[in-house]
Amino acid sequence: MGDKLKDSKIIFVVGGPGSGKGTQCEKVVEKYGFTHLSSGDLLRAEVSSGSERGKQLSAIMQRGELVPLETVLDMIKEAMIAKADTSKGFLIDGYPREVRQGEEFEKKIGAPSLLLYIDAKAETMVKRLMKRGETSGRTDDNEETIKKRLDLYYKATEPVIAYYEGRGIVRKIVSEGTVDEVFSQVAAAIDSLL
Ligand SMILES: Nc1ncnc2c1ncn2[C@@H]1O[C@H](COP(=O)(O)OP(=O)(O)O)[C@@H](O)[C@H]1O
Ligand SMILES: [Mg+2]
Repeated sequence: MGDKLKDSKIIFVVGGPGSGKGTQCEKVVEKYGFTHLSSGDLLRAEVSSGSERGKQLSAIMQRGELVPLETVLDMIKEAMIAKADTSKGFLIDGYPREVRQGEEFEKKIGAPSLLLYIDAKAETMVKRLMKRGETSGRTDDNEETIKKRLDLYYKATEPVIAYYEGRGIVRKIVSEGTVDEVFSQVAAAIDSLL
């Protein structure tokens, strides 16, 4: 089964909390039909299932910390396998969040052909998250946790960009304009891959 995944096109979507990963992935799905898998959404589904594991994950996410690598990797792999037969390619949103997550993904699933680096200024991300927090109902869209998530992003996730830059597969997207202005950069990066 793993081999089937090996052949599929994999795009990592990496960026800070509130950088616009999810928003851009929705537009990519509309235009290209890729399968969008958000690590955060998969984790939140587990939390809302009320399972014991969900309770543990919820506590970690509320603190803005990383959940265990094996947990999130297994969830993504399961979701990819479930869609492997019909998928045109996978948009992996919110993973990897540290270099070793990238290394483990490549051992167990396959290598990405593109890494979309959704780059926004810290104050832009805070502003968007505080706004989202008014309606998202997410326990991690509050000032204290947002600060932790940003710190973690700069400490653990930005090194992921450098790691893949070494392979020449990173396309930096300036995520400061309107959604459509950002998406035109995303579409150009994907078109250059197809
Ligand atoms: N790859 C991952 N590794 C570990 N924890 C993760 C990962 N992806 C998401 N999480 C957990 O889920 C939370 C929300 O993730 P996500 O929905 O991707 O945030 P956002 O979309 O706001 O950047 C993270 O703060 C973290 O606690
Ligand atoms: Mg998201």
